Amino acid sequence: MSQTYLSLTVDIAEEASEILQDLLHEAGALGLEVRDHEMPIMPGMRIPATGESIVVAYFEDRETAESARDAVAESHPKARITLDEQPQQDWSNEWKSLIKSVQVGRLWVGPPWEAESAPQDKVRIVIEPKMAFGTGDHPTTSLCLAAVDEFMAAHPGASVLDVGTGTGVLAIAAKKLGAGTVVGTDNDPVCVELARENCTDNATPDLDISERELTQVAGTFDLVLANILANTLIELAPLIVAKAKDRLVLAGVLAHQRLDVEAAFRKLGCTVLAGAQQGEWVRIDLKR
Ligand SMILES: C[S@@+](CC[C@H](N)C(=O)[O-])C[C@H]1O[C@@H](n2cnc3c(N)ncnc32)[C@H](O)[C@@H]1O
Repeated sequence: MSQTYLSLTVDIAEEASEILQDLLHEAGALGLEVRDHEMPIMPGMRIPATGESIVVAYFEDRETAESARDAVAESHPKARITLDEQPQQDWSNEWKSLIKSVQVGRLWVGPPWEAESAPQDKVRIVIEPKMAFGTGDHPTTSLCLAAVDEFMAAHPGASVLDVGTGTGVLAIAAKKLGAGTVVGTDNDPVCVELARENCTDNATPDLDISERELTQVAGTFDLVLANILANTLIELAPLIVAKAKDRLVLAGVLAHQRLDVEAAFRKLGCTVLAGAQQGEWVRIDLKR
């Protein structure tokens, strides 16, 4: 393991903070710290200027941190960005404290070091935070977990397809809540490898996780989940709908993108159901 870690500190307008956090997650940050005006002022900690937040992202290697810095500079040209190298000694505890377990319906999802304290009456999914998205605590993931919980309660044995599986968290949740066939796909080979590891670690080894494109996935599914970004959902809409028998659950969509995504799926014959929202993130539920 490296003797140092990298911290990327970004001073940014408050309203852009959430989008920046997602960009940093996507760029491979292992943990994030957000300082805004609602948090208590800690001695020695620099506080954000009026109307701004400070987002600190932690990285294990310089190459990933530098490409994240370049991506932030390109998409947020007014942000002030500092990249620092820090000694490693406090690293594990510092970033570990940023990963939170969540409870959604019958599910508990969290990191290994919190598993002991998971409530006994919950279905437990343990995800070691690595380079794939989906530790459970992001609003888009927890919105989908709630939909999986609800759908599986009403449709035991249902088949499930999870497009953009990341850590595999939604696929694992579906299986643990009684799904029949579960297939997960991701176009990132690192995610596929990690999702397979997570399936083994969570005693759901029979999940079919691969890098296959949707055209290569056989059959149709009672529930199709896709927590990807809005533009990708629109692009993949015909392929996603073709795989659905009954229900589709889409996430990764910001409130202002909802109508465009809904329109793309309506055009393909889907009916929009109630859905859900957490902060700026919406979940779109559809019936085929
Ligand atoms: C926001 S993460 C969701 C992870 C997990 N399903 C969750 O809900 O937490 C989106 C995932 O979609 C994958 N992805 C992005 N574009 C994709 C595409 N065109 N086909 C398949 N997977 C894609 C990314 O690699 C990433 O793992």
